[in-house]
Formats: sequence, structure tokens, C-alpha cells
Amino acid sequence: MASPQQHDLPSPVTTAGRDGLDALLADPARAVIALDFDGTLAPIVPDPEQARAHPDAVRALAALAPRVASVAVITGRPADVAVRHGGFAGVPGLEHLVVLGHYGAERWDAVTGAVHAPPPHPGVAAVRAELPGVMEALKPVGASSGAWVEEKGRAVAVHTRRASDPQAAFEALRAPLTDLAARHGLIVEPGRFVLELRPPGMDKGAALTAYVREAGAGSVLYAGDDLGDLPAYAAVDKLRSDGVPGLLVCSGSAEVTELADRSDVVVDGPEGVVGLLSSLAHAMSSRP
Ligand SMILES: O=P(O)(O)OC[C@H]1O[C@H](O[C@H]2O[C@H](CO)[C@@H](O)[C@H](O)[C@H]2O)[C@H](O)[C@@H](O)[C@@H]1O
Repeated sequence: MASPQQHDLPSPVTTAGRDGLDALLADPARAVIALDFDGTLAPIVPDPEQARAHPDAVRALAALAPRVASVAVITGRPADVAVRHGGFAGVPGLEHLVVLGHYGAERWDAVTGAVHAPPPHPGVAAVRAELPGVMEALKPVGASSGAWVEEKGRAVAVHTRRASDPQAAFEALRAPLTDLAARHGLIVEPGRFVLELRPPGMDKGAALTAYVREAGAGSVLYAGDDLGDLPAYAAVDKLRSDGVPGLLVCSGSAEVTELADRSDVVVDGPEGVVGLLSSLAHAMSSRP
């Protein structure tokens, strides 16, 4: 597994991944590097408010960003929250960083420091109002015991990581929350012991594809750890078939296995992601 100090690049396990890495290294100035936040740049912790980028993440991103076309963070978090928890603002080297929040519905640009977002979906307020009653009604069967609600502005997320049985609580809540979301025109986004009720119409795949097109990228790297990253994986597959080579990186964990099976490279969590970013920056700086 890679560590932040290592400079050895990993060997992708697929031909498409090897082509992607070769393209990234051959022409870094046309490469887009896109990464998820929680579980990829930031270690998973029990309280989302306490999550912070890996201590070496900003340094690694700042070393890489001036060598590539652009770097973007694509996250389920509100964009300003990811910027704050990531420590991404005002960093030399990250002057052009973009954070696409709420699965791409929001955009923060380091150049302006401003967040652009669409009007709020009315279903979120309705779900917010009904959610306490739905969770209270599930208490007699123990389903919502220890579950709690994260207020996200444009969405609400029900977390079960701190429940006595996180997986049982997750499974018991899934159907009622899906029903609640559907009644108000929202969807449920499942993640690592979290069920997020959010507006439809945007996902990380659409966000990544639009961003790669906007950048006129000749290659792309995407790194993620969770189910919400799968649309971005599908987008990289599609970009590859359209002639844009790509590298799929999984920030590996015992909690989610779906991404590892579809990745070109699996690293050991955020520590491994930071190591990979550092290795890429080193390799790009060593080339003529
Ligand atoms: O797209 P991401 O950047 O991966 O964000 C997805 C969700 O991440 C957060 O929850 C996850 O991280 C928490 C802090 O480590 C952890 O406690 C939780 O169990 C994880 O699911 C965030 O709180 C959610 O709002 C995001 O949807």
C-alpha cells in the first residue's frame, strides 16, 4: 500500500487503467484530477463535523495542481463545508481548485471564493418537517435507536454509524426513508452508514463529465470510496469509450467493496490516496 512519503507509482490492474496512467503522465497539462472528500481525502470519523482532510492531503494536492489542467473535489457535502473541513481556501498552488458540492449541484471556485447553487428543492423542507415523526414511529422496533440527522441545507442525511448495530439500523431505516423521500420528490443516496434524502437530477457522474468537458481534458483520474462515487466511475468508463483515457482509484476500506472490484488501483484509504497524489506529482516533476 502507498504511503504519503513513497514515490513509487502503483501498477493499474487493467489495460484501461494502464492507458489512463500513461496518458496522465504523458501530458499532465491536459489531465483532470477529481477526488471525493469523505473516506478519500478525509479519514472516516464518527462525527461528520469532526472530519478533516488527511494532514498531508492539502500539501499533496498543492504539489500536483500546478502540473495538471485542474483539480476538483466532488462531494456529497455542501461545497462550503468541504472547503472548510478540507482547508482548501487560500492555499498556494490551489488557486484554481474547484469543489463541486451536493453531488455537483453546488460549485465553489477558489478563484472567486464564491459558491454557486440552484434554488433549494421544496421537498427538502417537507422531508425535514416529517423526518422526526418517521424516526419516532420506528423507535418501538429499535430501528432508529442511535440514528441521528445531519442537516445539510439542500438535503438531510440520517446517520447510523453511532447506532448500537449500525448495519441493522441502516437496513431498517432504508425503506421508510425511501418512501418519505419519494413522497416529496427526493431520492435516497445510500452511503457509509448514512442515508441521504436529496434532490434528484444530479450525481457525481454528471458532475465529473461536465467538468472534464469544460476543462477540455485529455485524461482523467477519479478517486472515491463509496457508493455515491459509482456514477463517477461509470462516467470515466464512458469517457474512456469516447477516447479520453482514465484511471479509477479506490480508497479502500472494509466497509465498501463495490468500488474495489471496479477500480484500476486500490490504495489504503486516505493515507494511500495522499501517497498516490504525491507519487504522481513527483513523477510529473521528474519528466522533461
Ligand atoms: O461524497 P463524500 O465526500 O464522500 O460525502 C458523503 C457523505 O460523507 C459524510 O458521511 C461520511 O463521513 C462521516 C465523517 O467521516 C462519517 O461519520 C459517515 O459515517 C460517513 O457516511 C457526510 O456526513 C455526509 O453528509 C455525506 O453525504
